Amino acid sequence: MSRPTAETVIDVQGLTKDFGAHRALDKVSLTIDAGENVVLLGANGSGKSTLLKCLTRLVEPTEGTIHVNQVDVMKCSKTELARLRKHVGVVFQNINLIDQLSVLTNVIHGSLGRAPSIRNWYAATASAEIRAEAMDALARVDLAEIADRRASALSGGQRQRVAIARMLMQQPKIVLADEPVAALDPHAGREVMDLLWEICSEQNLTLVCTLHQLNLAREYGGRMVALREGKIDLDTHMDLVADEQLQDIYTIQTASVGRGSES
Ligand SMILES: Nc1ncnc2c1ncn2[C@@H]1O[C@H](COP(=O)(O)OP(=O)(O)OP(=O)(O)O)[C@@H](O)[C@H]1O
Repeated sequence: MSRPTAETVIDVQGLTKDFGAHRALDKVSLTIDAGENVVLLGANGSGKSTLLKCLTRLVEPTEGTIHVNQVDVMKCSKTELARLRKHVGVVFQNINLIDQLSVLTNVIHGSLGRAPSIRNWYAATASAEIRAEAMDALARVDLAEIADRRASALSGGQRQRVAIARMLMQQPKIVLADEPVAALDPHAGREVMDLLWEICSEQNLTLVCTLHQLNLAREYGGRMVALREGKIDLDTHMDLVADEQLQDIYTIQTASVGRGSES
């Protein structure tokens, strides 16, 4: 069983999530240390997204304990949860940029959580400092030259890079990426993964990233954790995993993986 140490920033013990009669996570225990890059693998329906969402209670766990940055997530009030979520960067497959706004304004929105109130945030976003910080974030993802373009005019790869720049404005210590390249072509997908990995390494961010592309997982993964039917199937270093073992993670699961209704 995985046990926390002084370096641990994500500590999950005995996490179970039931959606009605369907058990999506079954007593998952997992610890992740500061600065670790973890690839989360598993067939459709194995529980990857549910696990990521449970970490900040976007999905309400049924049982178990979760500590993120030493915060006891299960005991958090709504306000404490909101504060926690502001410091956990998320990059999802469905990139929710505001299409009508410029690229720069979308990136500036990432700083929303850093202001004590909305009013302070509006004042802060007008500041030259925040705009310069957002331009730096855009430069980091090689998009500074299109800062004024409307988000609606971007390609899928560009949108995901803007989402990474926006996430950087949160100044997170932990980044949760749920299939960040699933909707992209192989070239754009690789660019986005390169950026995500480089940025997390240079800023010593802890990254947990779900991926379906085994070639990318192989390339980027240090530690890999595989889920099967809501349980941890493998937790090891990518170099220690044979190709057949990787393929096996995706062999058809016996249990039903149909989507029920939230209970
Ligand atoms: N809101 C929900 N209501 C009911 N069932 C759900 C809900 N969300 C997820 N599930 C079910 O929980 C199980 C785990 O789903 P989850 O999305 O975590 O899997 P996943 O490994 O991320 O899959 P994928 O690779 O397809 O994204 C699935 O059987 C899914 O149908």
